[in-house]
Amino acid sequence: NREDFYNEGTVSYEYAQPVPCEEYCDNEYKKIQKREDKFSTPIRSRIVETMLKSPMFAFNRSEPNIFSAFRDNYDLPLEFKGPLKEYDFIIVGAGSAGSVLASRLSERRKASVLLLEAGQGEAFLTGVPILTPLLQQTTYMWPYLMEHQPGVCMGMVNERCFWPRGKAVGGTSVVNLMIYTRGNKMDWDRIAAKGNYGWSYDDVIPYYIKSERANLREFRDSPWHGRSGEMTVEDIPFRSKLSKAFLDAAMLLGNRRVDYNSPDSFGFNYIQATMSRGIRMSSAKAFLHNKKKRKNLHILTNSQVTRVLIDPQSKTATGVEFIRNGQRYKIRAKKEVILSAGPIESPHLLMLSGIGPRSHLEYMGIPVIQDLKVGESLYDHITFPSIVFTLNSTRLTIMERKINNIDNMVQYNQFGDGPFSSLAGIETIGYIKTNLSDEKEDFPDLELFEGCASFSSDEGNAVARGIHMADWLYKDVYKPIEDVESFTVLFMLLHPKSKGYLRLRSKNPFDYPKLYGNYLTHPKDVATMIAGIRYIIRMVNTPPFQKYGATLYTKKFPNCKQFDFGTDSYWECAIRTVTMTLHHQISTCKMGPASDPEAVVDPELRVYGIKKLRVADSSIIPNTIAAHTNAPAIMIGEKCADMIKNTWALN
Ligand SMILES: Cc1cc2nc3c(=O)[nH]c(=O)nc-3n(C[C@H](O)[C@H](O)[C@H](O)COP(=O)(O)OP(=O)(O)OC[C@H]3O[C@@H](n4cnc5c(N)ncnc54)[C@H](O)[C@@H]3O)c2cc1C
Repeated sequence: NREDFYNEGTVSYEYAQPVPCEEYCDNEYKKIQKREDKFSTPIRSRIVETMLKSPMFAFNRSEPNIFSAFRDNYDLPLEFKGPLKEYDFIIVGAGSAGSVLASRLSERRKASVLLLEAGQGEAFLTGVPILTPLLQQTTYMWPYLMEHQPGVCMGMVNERCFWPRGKAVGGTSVVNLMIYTRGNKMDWDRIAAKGNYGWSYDDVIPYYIKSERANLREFRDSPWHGRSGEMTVEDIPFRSKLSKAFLDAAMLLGNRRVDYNSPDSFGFNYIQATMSRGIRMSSAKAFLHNKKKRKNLHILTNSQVTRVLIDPQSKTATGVEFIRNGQRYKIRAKKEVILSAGPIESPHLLMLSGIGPRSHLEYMGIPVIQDLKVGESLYDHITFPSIVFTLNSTRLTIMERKINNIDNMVQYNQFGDGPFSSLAGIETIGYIKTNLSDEKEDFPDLELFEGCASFSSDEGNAVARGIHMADWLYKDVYKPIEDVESFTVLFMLLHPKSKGYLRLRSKNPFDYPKLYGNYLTHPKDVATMIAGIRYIIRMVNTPPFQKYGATLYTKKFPNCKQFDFGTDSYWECAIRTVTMTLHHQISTCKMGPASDPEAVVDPELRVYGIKKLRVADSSIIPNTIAAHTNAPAIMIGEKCADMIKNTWALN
């Protein structure tokens, strides 16, 4: 009962009351909702239309937004009428990292935890892998745009790259592509060698294994995978013939087949995915669903934190301020505040709270509590998703109009497999080192991944719209092949030399920060990407692909017509036209030793100069890693939970 919480916890049992709110409340909240509604466009998808006809949805017709049907509920435990005035720990953001952190800290009943999340629970359709690209058009996203940068993202709407982030309980793990990668052994060893004690590969691998429940056909007995954690990692149930062709072609070019989530990761294989029997496994499903009833874990959705409360004299974090349903609350943290709001919002909140570069905060009119290089460093992984090949065989790709049928829907509903379980076509992955790399060891500079689909496969409705591709480009280049089976091989530039940054737009917490990607400002990044394109073309020219008649699609981009197709100048122009983020922004609250002038948090994730405040999410990753960043964020949440438990003797 209620008293358990009081007796076993260390905080006083009193309800929080809203405090007067002169600014940034109702009006601002409405403004932001309007802005998000503008970005969430009406969904155009044959598959969604078919699903709507299923009896399951007939029960839920009252819900106008199909992506909200059967939404998860995060009410407080029955005994509680509202949030309390004080908790031991307040975690901001229930994302990949925040969910696991909240779950682990609340394992100890003597610790009370408040988890604040700006978004809402996920819904039935967010779990269906094939629909993932459509999520970028829903309110499950913070619809951030990169600031305009001349010479990149030229083929996007208003020449601006779209940088969506997940806004849901589960955070970006609710909207991501579910690829599970941990990073190269050398990535983590190098991070540790820079003075980040406790972050070497040997240090982090137990945390990856702890949360993992692997069910991978090829690696059943591998010591590098966990079997008893909460996060299911599985093979994608659906595999097209092109996935095998990709692996065969890679072997022909001298690559090895490996478990890229083991220390021997330099090679190729099928994708390991954070899913369970064909359904998305978000951080929320893995770590929070069956913890909802814990009396000492309170999860508040629709609650946007506007700043951390910090006593300027003692430089101690004392709580947070947040807005929920147009009302402002201030809640105290007796032990710690932990920011897990992701790589854009964690630095944003630090700066709004007076922690950031002095001159910038002063310019914004924010009293400075701690001068730190918040947001000064921002790395991202980019790709060029437009190396398209057409086929003279059929039924090799997931063309929407062909796979959209009742058989596939029944197959998915009953068994969780078939094309609807595909990660929007992405199936296989591999790591290579181009001849531009200065590395002596097997340290990759590109990740390649094959997708049995291209922009044309869904007639531009999901992927192209999702990334904000401009109509003039889609209509000219991709529309003409909507009737043809086509696929793409992509690459990820693993270690870009170009580095961006992040600034406040204003001191209004509802104004999105200014995001500067600084993409392709270093010539080596362009050269490595062109080397990647040439490698992919070589791969597809091998017999495993040629037996299906795979042919490079050579329609020129209209803005690159002055260059001969296939020359370096043409590819550079093309890369600068469809410059696409893979959404791995990191390093904005960089971790580093005290000697690192750019460091915002120490290796125990404590904000320098401020007591009782940590950051635990992907923003602390100090430099680029050869990984998609969901698994690393979960690992960071796991590791931070242990650090906090040690600090407060909660073990
Ligand atoms: C479209 C897309 C595809 C991706 N695909 C992959 C993939 O296939 N594999 C992979 O490994 N990675 C992928 N990523 C990246 C990966 O999912 C993220 O890097 C990872 O989830 C980040 O975790 P995090 O804990 O740092 O932040 P998040 O998971 O983003 O969590 C932050 C949470 O904080 C909340 N929040 C923010 N501000 C506030 C506030 N002021 N008050 C309250 N709550 C707040 C947010 O709503 C969010 O729920 C993808 C990302 C995107 C956008």
